[in-house]
Amino acid sequence: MTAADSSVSTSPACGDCVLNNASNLRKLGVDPAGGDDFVAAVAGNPNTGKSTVFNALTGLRRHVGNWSGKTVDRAEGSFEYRRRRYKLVDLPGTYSLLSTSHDEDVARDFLLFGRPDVTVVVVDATRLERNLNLVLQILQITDRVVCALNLVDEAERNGLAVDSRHLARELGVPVVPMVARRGTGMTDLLEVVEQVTSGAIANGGRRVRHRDERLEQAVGRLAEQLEREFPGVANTRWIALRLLEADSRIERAVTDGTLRELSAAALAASSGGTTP
Ligand SMILES: Nc1nc2c(ncn2[C@@H]2O[C@H](COP(=O)(O)OP(=O)(O)OP(=O)(O)O)[C@@H](O)[C@H]2O)c(=O)[nH]1
Ligand SMILES: [Mg+2]
Repeated sequence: MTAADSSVSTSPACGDCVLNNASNLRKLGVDPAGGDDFVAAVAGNPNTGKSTVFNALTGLRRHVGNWSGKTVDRAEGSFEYRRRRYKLVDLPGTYSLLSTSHDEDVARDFLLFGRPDVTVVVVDATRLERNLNLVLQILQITDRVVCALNLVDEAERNGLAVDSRHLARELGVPVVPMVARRGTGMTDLLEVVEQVTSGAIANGGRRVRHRDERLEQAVGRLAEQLEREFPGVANTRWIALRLLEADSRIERAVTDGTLRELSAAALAASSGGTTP
């Protein structure tokens, strides 16, 4: 990994950001005009540097601080990279995708129902084991994932060196070492985000299979029913598992039309139509 990446400016928000030729990055802040080509979500455990990444790419000043739980709702901003426009969504920190608090619901609902084209999972290199739990859960619902291995400076200070290539092989998704506070790794992150959204990288995200054969069968049967009922919804196995656990938010999504809408949007997108 290189020293501080000088090609990405960490300048504060500005209304008239100029094109940064060196990095092909244009920070668009809050862009009411919209018209984004892709939606990218920033997810991860609390206090891993998600809002730092969000601010560096959008030029916005989302609150960043040295304690966890600062971000309790999602925020949206935009940027352009290599002439493609992205809406970036900064999500609250969450330890899991099992619904236990408002913050976690906000993050989970967006990942499940917001249909992001790519999810950047920001992980803390000093607490990898705990952080990977969420990465593996997110990989159950989407394989369009990029793992931003952040706080590498802290890890180094603690004598830890993470083999990011090995980690990428194990997870089946790209891993980008970063020191987001200094802007290090930001260009690499943008490059892989572009490759994942354009389909240049076909991810083979690691999926967990259940050892219990009866559970596998039950999940499989229910997932098939969900696929018939809601064609195009990508993460039916994960939804099936949550239904078997009597997860009330997911039960509601089945009955209140959320999954129906998701299905219609997915079908419209796959036939080249526009989605609402
Ligand atoms: N040393 C170091 N500190 C960092 C790095 N990235 C972010 N930070 C710091 O980590 C703290 C948390 O950063 P945030 O961006 O607010 O983290 P967050 O993931 O948005 O936090 P929540 O919204 O509470 O989940 C801040 O003090 C940042 O300046 C990094 O790469 N290295
Ligand atoms: Mg935050």
